[in-house]
Amino acid sequence: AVSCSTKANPSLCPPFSSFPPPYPFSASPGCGHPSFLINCSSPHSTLSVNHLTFSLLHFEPNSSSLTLTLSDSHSSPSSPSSSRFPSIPSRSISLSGSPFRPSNAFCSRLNNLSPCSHPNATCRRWECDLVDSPALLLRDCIPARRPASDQAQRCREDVLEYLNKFLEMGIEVEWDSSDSYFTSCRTCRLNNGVCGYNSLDPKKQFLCFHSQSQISPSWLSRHTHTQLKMLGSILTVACFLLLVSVSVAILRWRFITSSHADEDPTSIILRRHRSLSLLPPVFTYEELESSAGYFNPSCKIGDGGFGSVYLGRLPDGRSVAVKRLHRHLPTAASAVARALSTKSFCNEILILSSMNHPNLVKLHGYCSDPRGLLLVYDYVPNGTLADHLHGCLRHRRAPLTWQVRLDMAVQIGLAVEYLHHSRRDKREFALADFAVSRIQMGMLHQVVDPKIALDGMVKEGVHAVAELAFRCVAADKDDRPDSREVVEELMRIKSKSH
Ligand SMILES: Nc1ncnc2c1ncn2[C@@H]1O[C@H](COP(=O)(O)OP(=O)(O)OP(=O)(O)O)[C@@H](O)[C@H]1O
Repeated sequence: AVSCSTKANPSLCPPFSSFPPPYPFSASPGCGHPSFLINCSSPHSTLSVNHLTFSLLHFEPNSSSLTLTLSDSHSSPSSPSSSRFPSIPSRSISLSGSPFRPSNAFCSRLNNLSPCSHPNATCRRWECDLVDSPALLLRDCIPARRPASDQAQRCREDVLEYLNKFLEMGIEVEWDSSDSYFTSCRTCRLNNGVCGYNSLDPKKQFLCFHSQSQISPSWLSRHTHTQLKMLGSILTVACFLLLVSVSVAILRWRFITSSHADEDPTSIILRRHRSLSLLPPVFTYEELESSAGYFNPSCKIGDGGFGSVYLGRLPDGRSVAVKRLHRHLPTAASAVARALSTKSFCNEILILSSMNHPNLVKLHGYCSDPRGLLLVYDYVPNGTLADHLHGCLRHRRAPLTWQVRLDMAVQIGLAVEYLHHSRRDKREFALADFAVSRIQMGMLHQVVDPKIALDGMVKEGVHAVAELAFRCVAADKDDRPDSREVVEELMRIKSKSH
């Protein structure tokens, strides 16, 4: 498994005073820097560089230099050249490919070493080369030329012996702390990680391990760093989606509220009480305006409490009565009147569109427009009841007989009875208040024509009708007959008067 366990070897590692040794050194594969893996032993721990084993003689904490010497347990490439000079290796030492470099001080001392005379013929080739050029000992030292005078003054007869002692004292090396392990480790340690590498990987890839001894988040490791990135991406996307949803919701709400604000109040009230499919057809203002002669006074057929009625002709040829409700000027005081007008308008649409009775005028449709509220009824020809009873029509035709009048009363009674009993919602409904208001105002003659020959059965019948009418306007509601009783009474009066 790829890991860095520092608890396996509790022994001391000279020259380090504590265990585990400080980064970049490590005594366990997978921990620290791969080039600084040491083998803890006494009196000196060892370190391998390019298959050469060195003993660690000295380490200055908080520095990047180390003193190494070739180990006693030499492997073949570093075996001593002769028993006289045991510290001198059998070939040049190379530190290339590792972070180590001989210190400048060490190299200059080596470069300053020069023989006083050429080696004699008895020396071996490698030794002769070393005597000629001691800097060959370390391939990483750049040879420097020295002035001839200097050479004469500081020359040495015993170069090999000097070199042997020199190596015994140790090679001062420095390391370059700018390679990728050091840079990655700085980030890792900042995040409380433990620097290491994949010891199973030939490339020895850098790894940042979570510290077991410290309570620090595991997401600081490289592996979990990826997870963190993913988590961050997911959170970003989630936040983005949330933002989009909230914006859409706000925009929708604004759209709904603004469209409601713009919506015609009539449509709002009507829709609240009845589904659109059950409402009568909607006409355009232009359609009704042109069919009612642009509301020219010559087309007017009557005036009521709420508006004027005009005779109109629809494109399909039907004659209709178009009631145009009074307009209210846009002042603060008229706002209430406008609201009441809209309410009455809607009330009429809702009630009449649910009615179907031969004695009730049929509502064909309506139009709610800022220019006017319009109601479209069946046109009822032949004038009004008032015209027949009191108006011009009575002069042109023979006076209405008592039978006809009773017939009318019964039909009106049937219509009112239908209005009362067919309505399921029992909302307040204005009675056919024409007769009632006239009786209340003491204008009985408008209901009972004084010119009617009140003789015999007719007189009896008139009295019965008048009595019935007074009962209808009684102050106490319990004294008033209901519409069904009225119809029954009228039927009874009618049957008696034959
Ligand atoms: N469908 C219709 N066919 C023919 N004439 C009508 C029709 N509806 C109304 N009129 C005429 O218009 C006049 C006014 O009618 P309108 O319904 O506006 O008022 P009203 O019923 O007389 O009183 P109120 O305003 O209190 O209801 C009527 O008296 C009638 O002459």
